[in-house]
Amino acid sequence: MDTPTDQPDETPQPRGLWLPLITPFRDGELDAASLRRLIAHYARAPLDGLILGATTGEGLTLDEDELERLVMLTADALAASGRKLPVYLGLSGSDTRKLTKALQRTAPWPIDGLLIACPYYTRPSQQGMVLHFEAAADATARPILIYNIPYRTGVNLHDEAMLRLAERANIVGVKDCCADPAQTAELLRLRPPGFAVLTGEDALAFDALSRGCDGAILASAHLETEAFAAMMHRLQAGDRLGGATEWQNLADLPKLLFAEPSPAPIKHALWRRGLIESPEVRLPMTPVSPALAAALDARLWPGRSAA
Ligand SMILES: O=C(O)C1=N[C@H](C(=O)O)C[C@H](O)C1
Repeated sequence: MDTPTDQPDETPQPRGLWLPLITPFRDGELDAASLRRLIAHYARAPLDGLILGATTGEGLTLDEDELERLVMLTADALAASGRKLPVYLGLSGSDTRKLTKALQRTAPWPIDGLLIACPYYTRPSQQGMVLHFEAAADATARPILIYNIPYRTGVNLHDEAMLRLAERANIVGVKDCCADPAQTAELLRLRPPGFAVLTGEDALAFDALSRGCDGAILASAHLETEAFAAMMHRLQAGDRLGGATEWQNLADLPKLLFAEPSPAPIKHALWRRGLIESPEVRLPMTPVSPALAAALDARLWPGRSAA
């Protein structure tokens, strides 16, 4: 393999509140105007990073040209905003060879790191997954966040394998959606210094941050971003009661936003807020039901009757 040209000056450690940005579509195409509006909006928000093309970004429906365009448009819009925000790209696959080639193609792209899910559907062994992530780590010099989400991939990367991978210099952390608090607690106890554990479980964000996770990657933070950041900052400052108070006003939001397959509910809310031109999602995702649309509108504008 050629020496990667994407060597970062320093490896930024992912910490804090990160937004897995939706990808706006209009009439089936990537909607550049809405993307620029979203970036300008979130560049003013108390976020610590952005993730493109992840689950919420419908990354599996984007072809390579679209992924590159998404990255370029985001970099331009961020530069125009004057905000320096790290940007990671979601790039996953169940064929290690294809994934490593895809990673090599991203070398010239303006991204700061990659979010890579466990290989899905084929249910490989722990050893197979270690080899998969090691091959990915060899294919890019950029930081990699492992995305462990058994309920989507069908396979759980256990702590032992995770800790082996944490020895690699550019495997910098995990987006933890393992849904097992004991597994997360053990990982937090045993992880080496500098290996970040960020929760990706919106409904459990308060508990995970209370237990010492370094941050959160939350699709729900498309809405009430300030309140999600305030909750996290209070908890990280040791103010559990203050964090709990913030959480009480937020806890219903993940329930609504994940009541039907994500990201349709988030896109509906952003569309109703005027941030994107269209709530459309790509098949096999489908738009929100009229009942959920009404419930979301009621949450966004309490006391107002449906338009
Ligand atoms: O976009 C993501 O990546 C996220 N994934 C989680 C999921 O797959 O359900 C949820 C998280 O809020 C964002």
